[in-house]
Amino acid sequence: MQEGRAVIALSHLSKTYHSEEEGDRTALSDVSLRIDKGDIFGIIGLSGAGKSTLVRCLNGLETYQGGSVKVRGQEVADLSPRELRSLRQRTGMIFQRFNLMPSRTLLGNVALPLANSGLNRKERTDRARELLELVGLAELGESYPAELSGGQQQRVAIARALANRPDILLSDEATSALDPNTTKSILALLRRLHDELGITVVMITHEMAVVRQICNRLAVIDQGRIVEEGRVFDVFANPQAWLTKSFVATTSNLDKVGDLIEAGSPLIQLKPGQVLLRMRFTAKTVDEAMVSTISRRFDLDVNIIFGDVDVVEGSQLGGLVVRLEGSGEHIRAALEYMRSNEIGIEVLDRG
Ligand SMILES: Nc1ncnc2c1ncn2[C@@H]1O[C@H](COP(=O)(O)OP(=O)(O)OP(=O)(O)O)[C@@H](O)[C@H]1O
Repeated sequence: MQEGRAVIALSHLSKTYHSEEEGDRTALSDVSLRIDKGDIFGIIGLSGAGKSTLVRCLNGLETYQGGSVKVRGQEVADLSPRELRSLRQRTGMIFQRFNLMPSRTLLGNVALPLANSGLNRKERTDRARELLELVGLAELGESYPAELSGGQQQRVAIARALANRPDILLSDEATSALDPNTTKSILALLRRLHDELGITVVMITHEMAVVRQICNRLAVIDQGRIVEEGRVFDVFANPQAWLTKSFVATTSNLDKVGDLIEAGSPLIQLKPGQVLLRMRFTAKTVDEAMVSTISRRFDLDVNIIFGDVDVVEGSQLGGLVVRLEGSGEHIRAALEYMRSNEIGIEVLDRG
C-alpha cells in the first residue's frame, strides 16, 4: 500500500469481540483502506457491518488482533498513553447523539476539551466563542443544549470537536437523527469547514445520499469486509457489489420503472415501434445535451418518463427513463450512438 499522503492507512485489519455468553464475533475482517489528506471519505454499511468498530480502532478506543492501523504514519496499537491522548486531541469526533453536557452552556460545552490545553479561562472562553461563530451560533453562547434544535446541537458538537484544531474529523452517523433539510445544512457546514480548515473528514453512515452529497471517495463495508471502494462518481456510475448497487438505488428513482412495468401503468404502455429505455451517465465525459442530440440526429420523439440527474464531482450523474418513437433503424442507430458515447443503456420494453 502506498503511503504518500495517507493520513489513515488500514492494512489487513481484523477485530474479533470475545464474549462469554455469545462466543466470538468477528466485527472486522482483513480491512485495508487508505484515506488521504483532504479526503471526505465515506464509510457506508448496514447496521452491524462494523463501522463503529472501525472508528474506535482509528482513535485507539478499541484494540485489534490482526493487521495495522496507522494514523498520521503511527501504528495506533504502539502508542504510549501520552501519544494516544495527543492522537485523540488531533482527531475530532461527532456522533449521532450529540453527547452535549446538559448542565453546561454552549460556551461551556465547547470549551470542555480545552481543559488541559494550557490556555487560561479567558482564552478558553474566547476560543469557544470563536468556534461557535464558526458554526453559526455566535449569539447562543449562554444558552443550554435543551433550548436548541437537533441541528443546532450538532453544530455545537462540531464546534467542540474542532476545539483542539484537529486535522482529522471522524463523523459517526452524525446526521442520522436529523431531518433531511437539517442534514443538508450540517453536511454543507462540514464541507465548508473541510474547505476552510483543510481538515480530512471520515463520514461513517448508512445513507448513500450523505455520501453523494459530501464525499469524494467511499468504501462499502459488509459484515466486516470492504466489498467496494473508489471515487464517489465512479462507484455511483458503475457500482459492482450487490450491496453497493442497492445503496445506489436508494438515491435514485430510476429503478421505480420496474414497479410501473409490473403494475401495467398506462404511463409506460407502448405502441408498436416504441421502445422504453433507461439511460445512465456512466462517464465523466458526457457533457452533451444527449436527449436533444438523439432526437434531432436520428429523427426520434423522446418522451421523458423519469429524470434523476445530479451533479457529483462536477459531472452529471444519474439518468433518465425515456420512451423512444421512430423507425426501427433510427432507434437502433441511436442506441449505438449512445453506447459509443458512454451512456449506459437498457431497453426495458418494446411495443
Ligand atoms: N462491545 C462489543 N462486544 C461484542 N460484540 C460487539 C461489540 N461491539 C460491536 N459488536 C459486534 O460487532 C459487529 C459490528 O458492530 P459495529 O457496532 O461496529 O457495527 P456498525 O456498522 O457500527 O453498526 P451500527 O450502525 O448498528 O452501530 C456487530 O456484530 C456487533 O454486534
